Amino acid sequence: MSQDLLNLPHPNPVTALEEYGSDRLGFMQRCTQDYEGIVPLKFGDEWFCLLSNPDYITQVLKDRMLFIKAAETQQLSGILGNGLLNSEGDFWLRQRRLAQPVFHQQQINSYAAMMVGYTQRMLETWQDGEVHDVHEAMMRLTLNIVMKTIFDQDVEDTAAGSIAHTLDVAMNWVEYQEAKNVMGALTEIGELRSPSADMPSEDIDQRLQEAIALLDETVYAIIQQRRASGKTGKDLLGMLMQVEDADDGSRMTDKQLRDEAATLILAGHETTANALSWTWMLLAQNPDVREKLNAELKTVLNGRTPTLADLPQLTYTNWVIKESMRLYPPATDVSREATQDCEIGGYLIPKGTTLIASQWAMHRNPRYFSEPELFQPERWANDLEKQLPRGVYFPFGDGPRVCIGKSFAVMEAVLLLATIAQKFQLDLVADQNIELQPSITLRARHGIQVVLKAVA
Ligand code: HEM
Repeated sequence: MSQDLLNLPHPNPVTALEEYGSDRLGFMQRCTQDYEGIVPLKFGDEWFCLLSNPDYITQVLKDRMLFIKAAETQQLSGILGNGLLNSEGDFWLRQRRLAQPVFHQQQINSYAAMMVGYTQRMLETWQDGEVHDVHEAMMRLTLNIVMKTIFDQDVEDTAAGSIAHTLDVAMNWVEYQEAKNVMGALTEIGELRSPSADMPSEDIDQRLQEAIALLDETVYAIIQQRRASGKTGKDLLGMLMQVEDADDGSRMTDKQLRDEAATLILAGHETTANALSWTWMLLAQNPDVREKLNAELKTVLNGRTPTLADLPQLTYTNWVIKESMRLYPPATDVSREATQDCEIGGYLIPKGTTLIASQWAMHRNPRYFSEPELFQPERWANDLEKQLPRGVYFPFGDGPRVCIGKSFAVMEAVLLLATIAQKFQLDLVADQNIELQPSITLRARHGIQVVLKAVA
């Protein structure tokens, strides 16, 4: 017989709320280490469960029917609509199958030269001694790459500006919703604190609507242009436009095309840009790792721009990216909601319970990683990933809803890192405040300022 979740040890609800409100990532990490298995957390009237056992994480991520995307993900539907990240059931499956060919390894391989080409174009504008916000630079570069992949076109500055603005507002909006929820829950239990000074203002809803309108304008303009041209094209947009419904032969509406495109634009560049931005920070903070990386690049490439064929030799470069995503996973957690009463680890999980798997906490768990706070790419030698229990390292999620862009992103990150590091060393501007902004993804709130040093 299954046991009651509430028999499990769990943190005091008031202190838990306070800690969660002030340091969400640290709180998840402490809970994961202090309580093994399932950690019931009460926020207001609702129970959440943080999963700290890798088997339970795998069980939940594998079963897309029993565990659907939780409200946390669904709140993105205002921005992303019913695109691949948010949709469910048979509709999701159909859309996933449609988009899959664009992400097949063979297809992805054909993007390698394009990725390096855009990077070289960026590097032509960089000069020794300049100060850049590397987060902003990586965002623009990965946006160029994803737009070329989806729409086979270069992004104009205005469109890039609109997309960046929408993302900034969306990040703040999600943070605001979280803060509001925590405050609401504290009020309910008579523990109201005054709102934090840096909490975004109330007009954030209005700003979000305006930002969504700007994104719509950009994406619909591209769809209209394509329809007007009478051409379909071999890019993702073209493929989606040609698909006919098996039952009634209808084509995808502009709204559905918009939702899929907006999802891929946003999910497909912000995450990789964050992975690279944190990598530059870590390399600057760990000169010994940077030296080893440069040594590999010299041996394998000797100043040449990397190609697809070089990827198998760029082992250390690959470990650098893996290790960077361990410490700073671009998605810090994934959550699901139980659609029925069920059992995990002998405990009854009531229908409607939200289950959270935190990459941030599992990736820093000393049970699985020695000296987990250190940046040590060589820990990935001897195929560590295969030796770890499934559910410990999952920057791209797992199961049927695993990131569709996983191979694309890894190839992109390795190629961009290898191309840039051969031309410039990026040193951190001293005394800057690099603050984590855990929102939809894990960003550096004020960017990361670096000084460029041309490699002789
Ligand atoms: C380092 C880069 C990336 C990271 C860390 C990342 C992470 C993730 C994670 C954790 C999920 C699963 C979310 C969940 O289970 O709730 C996901 C899903 C998704 N990602 Fe990525 N992602 C990255 C790059 C990309 C790229 C390059 C694309 C597309 C070009 C992309 C498109 C998507 C889409 C469409 C989904 C939803 C898939 C589905 O539910 O069928 N991602 N990503």
